[in-house]
Amino acid sequence: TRSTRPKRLLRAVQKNATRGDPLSVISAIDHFCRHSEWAMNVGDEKGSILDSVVSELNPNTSLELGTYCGYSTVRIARLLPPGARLITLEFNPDYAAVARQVISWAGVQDKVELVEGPSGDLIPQMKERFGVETFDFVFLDHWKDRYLPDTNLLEECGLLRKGAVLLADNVICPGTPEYLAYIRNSPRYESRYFQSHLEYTKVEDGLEKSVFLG
Ligand SMILES: C[S@@+](CC[C@H](N)C(=O)[O-])C[C@H]1O[C@@H](n2cnc3c(N)ncnc32)[C@H](O)[C@@H]1O
Ligand SMILES: O=C(c1ccccc1)c1ccc(O)c(O)c1[N+](=O)[O-]
Ligand SMILES: [Mg+2]
Repeated sequence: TRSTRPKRLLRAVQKNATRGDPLSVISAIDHFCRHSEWAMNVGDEKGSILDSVVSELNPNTSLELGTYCGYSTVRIARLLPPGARLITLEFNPDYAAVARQVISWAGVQDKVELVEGPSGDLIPQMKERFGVETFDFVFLDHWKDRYLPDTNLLEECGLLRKGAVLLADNVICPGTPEYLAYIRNSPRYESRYFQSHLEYTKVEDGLEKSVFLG
């Protein structure tokens, strides 16, 4: 029953956010991370860039790599049209347990499927086990050395439709040099960098948005 940062974050949500109100969950987490304990959520500044990409795309089937406490899961799910769904992958069971409660507190659980396990094993199972044809949107925010191998895996498994959008967090800090080099030099993608800051800090960071051309 040792207290951990994710458990303290969850307690802050249960104390300060209103059940069924995703925006109150998002602001309770941002307040906690700004005033109590920094945590590796995408945050409010990069979060609003994420919001605009999702809102413009209106994705029917989305994939999130790296759930943690469910902050970006709630940010994405709250914007999805009825019937749309978000599959989010998390291999740390303690983080997944907290995320499930955050996602339920926000009331977006019906749009979200949280799957526990490593992305490298789960991506090849997306079609048969999860009934996915292709993804319209992928948010990459797991360990940074997995961005490129998992992107190649998505390509090889035929999981990206023409026009699918990949949005990658932390391309500056902590940085994803191999992924950036690949995606910016590939003729199969059209990429754009959105400059921002590392969540809750003044350090430069940003998101790379890449459209799969098929
Ligand atoms: C930065 S946190 C995710 C933050 C979350 N997207 C947000 O903005 O609220 C990264 C998470 O990815 C998970 N992770 C890292 N590599 C993974 C992998 N290969 N498969 C599944 N989960 C992974 C870690 O356990 C951690 O919870
Ligand atoms: O890698 C870290 C990290 C490294 C060192 C200490 C704390 C976090 C990190 C920092 C900001 C992020 O937005 C993020 O997604 C991550 N991450 O773990 O995936
Ligand atoms: Mg991140």
